[in-house]
Amino acid sequence: MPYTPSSQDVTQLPSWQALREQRQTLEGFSLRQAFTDDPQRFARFSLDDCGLFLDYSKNLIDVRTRSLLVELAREAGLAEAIAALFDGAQVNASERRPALHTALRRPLGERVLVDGVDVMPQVHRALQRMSELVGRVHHGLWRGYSDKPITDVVNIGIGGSFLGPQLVSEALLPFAQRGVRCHYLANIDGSSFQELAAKLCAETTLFIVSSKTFGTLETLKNAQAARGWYLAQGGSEEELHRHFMAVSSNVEAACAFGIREENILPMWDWVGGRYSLWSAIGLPIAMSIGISNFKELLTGAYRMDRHFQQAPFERNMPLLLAMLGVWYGNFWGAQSHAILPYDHYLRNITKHLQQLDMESNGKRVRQDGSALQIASGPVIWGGVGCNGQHAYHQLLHQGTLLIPADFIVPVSSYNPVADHHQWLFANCLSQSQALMLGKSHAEAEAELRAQGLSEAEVQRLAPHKVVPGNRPSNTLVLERVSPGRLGALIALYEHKVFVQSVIWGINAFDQWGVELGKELGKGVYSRMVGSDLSGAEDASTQGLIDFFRSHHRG
Ligand SMILES: O=P(O)(O)OC[C@H]1O[C@H](O)[C@H](O)[C@@H](O)[C@@H]1O
Repeated sequence: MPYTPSSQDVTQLPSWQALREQRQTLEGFSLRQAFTDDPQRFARFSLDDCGLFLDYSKNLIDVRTRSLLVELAREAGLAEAIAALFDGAQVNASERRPALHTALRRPLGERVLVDGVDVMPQVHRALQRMSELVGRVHHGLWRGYSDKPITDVVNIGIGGSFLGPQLVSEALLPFAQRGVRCHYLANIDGSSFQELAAKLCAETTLFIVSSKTFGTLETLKNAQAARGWYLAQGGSEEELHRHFMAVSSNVEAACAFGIREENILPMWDWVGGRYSLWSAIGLPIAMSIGISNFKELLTGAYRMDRHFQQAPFERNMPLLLAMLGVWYGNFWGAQSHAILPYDHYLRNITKHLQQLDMESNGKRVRQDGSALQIASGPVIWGGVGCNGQHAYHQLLHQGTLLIPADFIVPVSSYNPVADHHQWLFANCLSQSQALMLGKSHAEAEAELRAQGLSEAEVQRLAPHKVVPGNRPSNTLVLERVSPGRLGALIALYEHKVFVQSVIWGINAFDQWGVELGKELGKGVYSRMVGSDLSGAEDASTQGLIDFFRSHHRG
């Protein structure tokens, strides 16, 4: 189904113009004051759905700003775009493809057509195959060449074939089934291969070569290294099928690598890599937590899909997060956005959201190829709290940049140790509180005077102690990280990214920028290893190649 993205200039929409004026009106806006003036502010700017509680009251907005942001989403054609996304229209216009990650979590019985064919039966067939495979491994029926059951599963994949599965399998470790350990091999760096191989036993290891295209250099090199290692450890070519399987949309290439067709699970070109953890690319997740928990993950995401489609815009979680991002990026000049999970198990969510957001919305032209005249996706960064507090939060509190942040925190811990979780939660809340309240010059002076310092010392130190405050954040609270809530959380961000792409008129589902480096890499490699002695296109790269050639030892 072809998709005609709106060709309108978003900056000419009445709501965009009104938001520009609103930005001027809010020049002296104070969050402290806003909470004093409106005792209902927390209730007004928070919502609870799909197992996630979102507090967005600590943002530089009032009710009118929210209305205008919602109006902007309406005027930009978001309702039509959401329908197009779910109906399988070609929202990825440059590649003429739909983006149907939502189909992967729909229950059997619903229909989703791609080129007139209902894809739901194939989606559920793949899920069934995953279920059988996982069952065989978990019950010790899948055995290695020496007839021992599999104990270790290694996912060989990179980008979307790594970050999502790694996030989920590690976030859901409390749900892990006993007996099978999951590992991830992504980088082409031989050190990551050797460090991992040292922990494995070839007889009981199953490798999943996970690559949508089956053409990714890092993955193919690691798969070759794994095969070489398996053979060197005593495995044979005949028994290779007991130790290597693949998930790919390129069955031919996977077979050519030596993987048996019955050991290849499908992927489809209508699922983007960074949206693929819900497909068979999620096999290592299912290997770790079992198929019923994997299905719970899908159900949680499906719940968020329904919320996104059905909730009124004013109470639509992905939409609100997205429009707040537009507000800061396009009207306040923010260039980055911090993701700060206060949970050990969610420690990898920043990396996954980094790919999801930056690869999707790191674009400079609109769907129709015309140059984008406004800022698009921000830099996504961050890391696990409290560690960040003792490292980079200083810049959030007192730096010159405006960096909106999302705090993500569960109410309960799977591993209570004394009062650690209470302190972890308190730290999370107090960070967003400090960002919002700050410390005024008068407060800094009063604090120093109370310490008995001389007036000269008070004046010397006060400017350094001032924390401007008024810095915005969202707080997402989960009761506990569970498969369902995690599914909803990840889907929330997927839809947030989509909403922003619609506002900016860009394609969230292609990634042409990644290709140039890959193409140039071939030339650089051949000049480094000697088969191509022509000079590189530039003196810097050639100089570095020469340095490599004269110093390389192994
Ligand atoms: O799954 P694969 O085809 O191996 O792709 C792995 C990754 O590499 C590419 O270069 C893209 O930038 C990513 O979007 C993709 O997830």
